[in-house]
Amino acid sequence: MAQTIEVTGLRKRYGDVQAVDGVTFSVPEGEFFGILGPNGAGKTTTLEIIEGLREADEGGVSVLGMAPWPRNPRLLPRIGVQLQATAFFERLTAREQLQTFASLYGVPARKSDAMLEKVGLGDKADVRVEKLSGGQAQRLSIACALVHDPELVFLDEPTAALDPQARRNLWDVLRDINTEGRTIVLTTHYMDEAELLCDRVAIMDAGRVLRLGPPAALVRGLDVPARISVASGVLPVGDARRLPGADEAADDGVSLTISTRDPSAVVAAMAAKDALDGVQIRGATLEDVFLDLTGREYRA
Ligand SMILES: Nc1ncnc2c1ncn2[C@@H]1O[C@H](COP(=O)(O)OP(=O)(O)OP(=O)(O)O)[C@@H](O)[C@H]1O
Repeated sequence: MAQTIEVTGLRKRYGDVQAVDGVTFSVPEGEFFGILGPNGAGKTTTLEIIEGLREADEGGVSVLGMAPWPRNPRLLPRIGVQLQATAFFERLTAREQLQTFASLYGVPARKSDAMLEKVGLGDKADVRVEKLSGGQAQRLSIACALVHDPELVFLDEPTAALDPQARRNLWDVLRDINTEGRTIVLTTHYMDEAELLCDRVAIMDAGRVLRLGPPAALVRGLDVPARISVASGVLPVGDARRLPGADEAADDGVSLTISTRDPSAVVAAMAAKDALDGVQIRGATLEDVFLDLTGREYRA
């Protein structure tokens, strides 16, 4: 499969800080690729090197078959970049802002309106950028990154600081962009976002990629018990502990929670006792993967 991005042995140091410490991965065409990690993991630095905004100390980068550094003008029309901190031209409306970006790429103005609709800002076209909410501003900055129809899109923490509803809306937009066949590289410190959106995720910490793969495969590779919870008092805790397959059980007065590595055996036994009132089953998540890899709780 054609590789849109190839990164090998990337290193970058700022003074005493080894921000990126030997990163290697590739991203095939059309993939939704995530770089996930806590603050300071090296995500933005890695992304900026791939985008051609920073020079690596060591390592190779190929983007659409070309070297992004020194700044490569042939790449610019083919990539869209949304940076973490968005700066807009002052006192322009959303439409004017986007048309200004479009004109830089020689894109006809009418395409801007279609793009505003696509990111759900059609009714905000005449609103000045400083009057947009955080979520609307994020969507406008994504529209600016997309208006010239790039085949490869970089998004640096696009949903940071958004409320849950705004994040969900933006996820829909990002899924659509990817479904159109564009390759997306996204950084995030939200585990749920990576799990929901990305075909594959590189988990980064302290400048290194700790694990890389489809979120579900990373989670399945863990030996972490599932947690089954039902309404409190449905079953005495002692009985719950003795269910076939149960490792541990506790009742906090709201829920009875049973840990197990054999959830189907436990659920079958509970069903036989008619004790499935309000049942919820939670498996491992990417947070458990991070904990397993680093021995620390994940703190975004
Ligand atoms: N321009 C810079 N000068 C000096 N140190 C920097 C610079 N940019 C980043 N760093 C340091 O390099 C490390 C990696 O930073 P980077 O921004 O790449 O991480 P990140 O994973 O994107 O974090 P965040 O989620 O907070 O954006 C951090 O320790 C940071 O303090």
